[in-house]
Amino acid sequence: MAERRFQLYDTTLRDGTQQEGMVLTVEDKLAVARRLDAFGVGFIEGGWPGAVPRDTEFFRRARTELDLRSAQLAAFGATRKPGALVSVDPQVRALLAADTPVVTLVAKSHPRHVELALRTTLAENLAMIGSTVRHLVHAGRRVFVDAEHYFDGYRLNREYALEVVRTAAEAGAETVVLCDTNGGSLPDEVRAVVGDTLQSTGIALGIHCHDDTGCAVANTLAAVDAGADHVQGTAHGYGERCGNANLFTVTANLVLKRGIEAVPVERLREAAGLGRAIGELTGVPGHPAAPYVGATAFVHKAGLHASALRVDPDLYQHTRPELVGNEMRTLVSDLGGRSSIELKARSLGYPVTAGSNEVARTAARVKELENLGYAFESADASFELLLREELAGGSLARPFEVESWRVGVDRLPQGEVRTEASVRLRVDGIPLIASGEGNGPVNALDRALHKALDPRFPELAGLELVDYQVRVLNAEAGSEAAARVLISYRHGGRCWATVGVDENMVAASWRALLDAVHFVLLGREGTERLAPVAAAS
Ligand SMILES: CC(=O)SCCNC(=O)CCNC(=O)[C@H](O)C(C)(C)COP(=O)(O)OP(=O)(O)OC[C@H]1O[C@@H](n2cnc3c(N)ncnc32)[C@H](O)[C@@H]1OP(=O)(O)O
Ligand SMILES: CC(=O)C(=O)O
Repeated sequence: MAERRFQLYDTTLRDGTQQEGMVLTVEDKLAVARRLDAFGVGFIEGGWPGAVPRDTEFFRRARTELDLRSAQLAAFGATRKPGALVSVDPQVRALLAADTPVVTLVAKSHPRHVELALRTTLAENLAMIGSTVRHLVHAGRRVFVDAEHYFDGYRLNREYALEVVRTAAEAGAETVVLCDTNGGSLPDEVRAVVGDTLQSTGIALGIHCHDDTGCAVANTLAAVDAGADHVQGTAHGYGERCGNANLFTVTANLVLKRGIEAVPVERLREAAGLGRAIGELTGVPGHPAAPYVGATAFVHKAGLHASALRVDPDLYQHTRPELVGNEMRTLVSDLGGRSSIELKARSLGYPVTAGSNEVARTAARVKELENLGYAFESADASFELLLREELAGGSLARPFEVESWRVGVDRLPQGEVRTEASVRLRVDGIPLIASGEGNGPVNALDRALHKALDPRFPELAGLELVDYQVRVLNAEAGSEAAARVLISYRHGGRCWATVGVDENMVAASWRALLDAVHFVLLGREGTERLAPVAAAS
């Protein structure tokens, strides 16, 4: 007999949609299915036809609109009703009408569920499983059986749980998937139960874990270690209550840690991109710190980490980010030292070394400024200006000088509030004076600044402010508290941010606005002008 291939089964479109806030259109579901197929999953569970009209429609459209390359589509549903004929059970008929190669049946394996939820006998439950599986197999379907509440049922009545597995397999189910439906099991229990079930029945087993103890991934791996060769999960761990086993984490662990080709190794390099794409399609992004695919999964902030990573990235990383399509980044902050500055500067294209005076001075200034409330980890443009200032010996030539600025907010007699700002700048000794109105002080200042500068510096025209955030730093000081302002911009296809801190919120905003225009005006051309950059020491 040919050796069975490992089965990676995705249930994002069924169990994933049982998560609060997850509402997918048929269009969304089709798009997610295409992405999962391209990633290389073996099975995609599309939903419950007959129960959910949207899922019935999904399977109808899938027939003509999904051209799956590696995955087979699975329709999910329940065993027939107690005491009913399987051939006329409307729900079973809907499963067949979905016309998928695979049908996955949820079946009770816990005696209390049989008696209290199904309100039938243990014997009739076995008959429901047997007849439904046989009916579907006879109709040419590959059948998987999800044995619901298997681990809790096994603890209560091991013999009955094993009987459910045998009944399903004898009727023709290809795999019996042991479900930790309430998600309350721990890895040692899962390993023991899967091991015993496999040894006692010899039947091909799968695993479906929920994350209510935070152990869904660990439980899944424990089941695989015990012999399960079919694994279910969802993108980003979406799912009912605390969610399911995270398919990305499980897959990366299987491929990279266990050497199991759950997906081809080269497809794993698309995992981070797939995670982002599915987050956008569903409107529910994955956790930034999610293993392997999270935006911060390979981001380093601590100075000691950066110092070791400079020598060898493996010293503070368990695997190489490129294997899962992610990337390493270093953050600059007061938790870092010279090595963090070197790594960040190099990533920005400045060939500096941690041993140089310029880097040491930059590191010291970052600590000093962060102690005043600055935060450079998100304000990459302000950091770059600071770095360049130090590389230029502490006095970076700026394209213009600021003489003064003012903002006035007037409440007019009719009740309207008018905000006006004016700026006095100087370029090559020539004064530039402009004023602007806005819907608030920052907007008015921004307009005045651009009115003064844009005619002289056309490159500022494409500078787009996309986000403005203000954070009160010492809230206990009440209205006298200092403020940190972070402004995000888009310019020339790049996104970056600047930061300003001051006891006056408008002055903090002005600093951030000013950094932005300087960053654009000093541009990369400026980098060359400022050469030579600190030589390697
Ligand atoms: C563990 C899991 O996550 S399994 C997946 C669960 N997913 C869903 O429930 C989403 C889709 N569900 C639905 O759309 C609806 O609940 C339906 C269409 C299935 C049923 O709707 P209704 O007929 O209105 O029944 P309701 O939701 O109130 O109750 C569920 C019924 O299914 C029965 N049932 C529960 N588990 C099973 C099972 N494994 N096999 C067969 N019937 C079951 C219950 O006994 C109850 O039957 P009853 O109406 O005779 O009392
Ligand atoms: C089948 C399923 O989703 C569960 O038992 O959790």
